[in-house]
Amino acid sequence: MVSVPFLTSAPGKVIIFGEHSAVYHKPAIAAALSLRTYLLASRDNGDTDTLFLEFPDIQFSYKWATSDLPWQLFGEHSRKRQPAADEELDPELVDALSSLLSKIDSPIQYSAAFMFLYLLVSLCRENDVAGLTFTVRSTLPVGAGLGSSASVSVCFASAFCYLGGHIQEPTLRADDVTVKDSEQCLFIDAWALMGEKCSHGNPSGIDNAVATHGGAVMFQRMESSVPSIRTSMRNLPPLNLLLTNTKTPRSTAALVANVSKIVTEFPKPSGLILETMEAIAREAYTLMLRPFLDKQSKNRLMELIRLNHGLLVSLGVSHPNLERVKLWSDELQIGQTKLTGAGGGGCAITLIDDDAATPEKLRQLEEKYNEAGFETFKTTLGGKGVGLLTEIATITSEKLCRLHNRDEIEAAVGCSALPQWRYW
Ligand SMILES: Nc1ncnc2c1ncn2[C@@H]1O[C@H](COP(=O)(O)OP(=O)(O)O)[C@@H](O)[C@H]1O
Ligand SMILES: C[C@@](O)(CCOP(=O)(O)O)CC(=O)O
Ligand SMILES: [Mg+2]
Repeated sequence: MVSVPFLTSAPGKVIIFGEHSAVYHKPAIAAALSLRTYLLASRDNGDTDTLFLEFPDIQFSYKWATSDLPWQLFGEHSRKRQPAADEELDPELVDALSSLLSKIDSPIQYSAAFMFLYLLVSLCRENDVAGLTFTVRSTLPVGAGLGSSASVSVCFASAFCYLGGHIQEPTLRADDVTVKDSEQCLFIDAWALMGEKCSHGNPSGIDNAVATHGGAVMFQRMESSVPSIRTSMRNLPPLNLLLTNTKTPRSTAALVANVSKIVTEFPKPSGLILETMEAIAREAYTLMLRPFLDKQSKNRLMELIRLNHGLLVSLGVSHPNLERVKLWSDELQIGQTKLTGAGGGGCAITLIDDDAATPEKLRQLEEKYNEAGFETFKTTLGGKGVGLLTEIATITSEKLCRLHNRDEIEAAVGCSALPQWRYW
């Protein structure tokens, strides 16, 4: 029996090249962010017949009687196996969960609770989780293109794999170097993909892969049940990336569905757009294999950013606010900008041209963004993947819920603040 409390954590990501085309089996490049989600499993309520959810970032608390969950649907066997990449959500389980979710009106809260229940019932037995409280806090913006859904899914999948006895405690510390994926990471990643399927119907798998394994990758989804190709990019050249959140809300599910409509209705032109995106990601990969970029390579990479954004615009996934981010950085000539993630709002990245971007220009840009209500982030790329923190008797759900901002979350439980975190 696993002892509680414990925390799991997984990073968000930034897609540098290839969002949307990744869904259509094209290669994409993404890196883990230092912004992360934390999930606390604790026994903070005396009631052993109830399951409690505390998701204050999305203003959601909920509880279910543990015995109301459809535990009877799965035998021991089906609960232990690793799902294939193309496995559909189990229709019986989806159906059984719908009545437990019927009172939740907000789509944001619904998809988080659906993902939670789907993974919990798939991976745990009633006795593993009766009476537990699950509290989520994140330093990532929710629904802004930085993979918050996948980081939450990886936190759930890892916690439930651990509680259900499918994986052991990890041993790696932050500074330990790994050369090969652990079986446990592959198992978590496969289940986190099922969680992403609860969040939006047709995920490529790139977000959960980065949230599980960390680092930076070239990722390509394969056809049918063939596992995706994930090539890690260990020595990313130093990239001066500015991350800007327009704070315009949007949903990945809706944007992915809109692109699917275009791909179905205009197969020829959209096919050519996706092929061009592939060519861009492949050339970017070759350039980014070098540990340092000379001026010419850097300029080429910036041009590829510009081209990739134009193609995303043509697929209809930009937004006037994302265009404002781009327009203002173009006017000041400080680098090249593209949307990142599903688009339709959320975040853009600007690859800064270090020669052109004087401190004064950067200050002017930040001022414009602030006036528009946009938020800029400083974050590092290529951090650790999924982790576990045990022996945390002083961290309670109530304390975690009371933390006000990113800095407080990081100081209280953060992977960067606490060397005791271990990684699968
Ligand atoms: N901190 C959080 N707490 C609870 N649920 C979250 C949190 N962050 C993200 N989610 C879930 O993920 C969804 C956002 O996913 P998505 O639209 O794919 O955007 P992104 O992954 O780019 O942030 C939310 O609607 C919510 O269901
Ligand atoms: C649009 C897409 O390429 C990335 C979506 O990322 P996000 O949920 O917007 O962070 C979809 C996917 O690859 O699953
Ligand atoms: Mg997402």
